[in-house]
Amino acid sequence: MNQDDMKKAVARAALDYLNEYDMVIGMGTGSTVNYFIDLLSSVKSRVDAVVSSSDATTAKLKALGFHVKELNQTGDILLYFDGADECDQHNRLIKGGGGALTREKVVAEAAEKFICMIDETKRVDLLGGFPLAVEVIPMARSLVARKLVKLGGQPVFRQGFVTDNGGEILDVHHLKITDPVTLEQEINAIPGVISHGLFARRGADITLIADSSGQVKTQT
Ligand SMILES: O=C(CO)[C@H](O)[C@H](O)COP(=O)(O)O
Repeated sequence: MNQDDMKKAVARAALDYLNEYDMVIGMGTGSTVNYFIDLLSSVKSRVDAVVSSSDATTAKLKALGFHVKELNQTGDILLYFDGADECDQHNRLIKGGGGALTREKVVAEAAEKFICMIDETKRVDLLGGFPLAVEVIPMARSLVARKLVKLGGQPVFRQGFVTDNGGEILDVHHLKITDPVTLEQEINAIPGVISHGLFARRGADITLIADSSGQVKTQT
């Protein structure tokens, strides 16, 4: 089974968590989420409305006839579904490969349960193999980059990419993330940082992990 098939398998398994009708749910961004949204069409009556984490996800949801609501309209939500770029044994994550990390973090924070969908290639012992995306306001980019170097990383400007919030992204390579909660706070404290893709304080509650035989394990 290739990686796309594993993404489809884990998206299928995540559907089991939609076990009520008329739920308001949150939705992440990325190819795994896109497979999940396609499958969600078959159980539409279980979904009253969706809070989206990106313009791309909103467009896909609307094209399939889902009701998309602003988080300001809904208050807290029951479930948040999203993929990730890396996940450790404590369900702490690196996200942001697609650049939607800030809104993803906001919607995840509003959810009672964050259900993360990954394939086995993304399950790691130590976070940081995948570059950490840091979203910055454009005028602060160089300042933030220098601070990230002091934290031991090698930031690379994601040229030509602008986030849905008008921010820019620095992809930080070679971080040794031995203490994810502390590093999350340290990066949050740099002036000019909007948000970043380390989800440590609020990681996933449940991670579903598909392997190459199509089996899906649950990590809590
Ligand atoms: O964090 C994300 C987007 O900002 C995605 O969840 C992450 O990049 C995984 O994407 P995919 O499901 O396409 O592998």
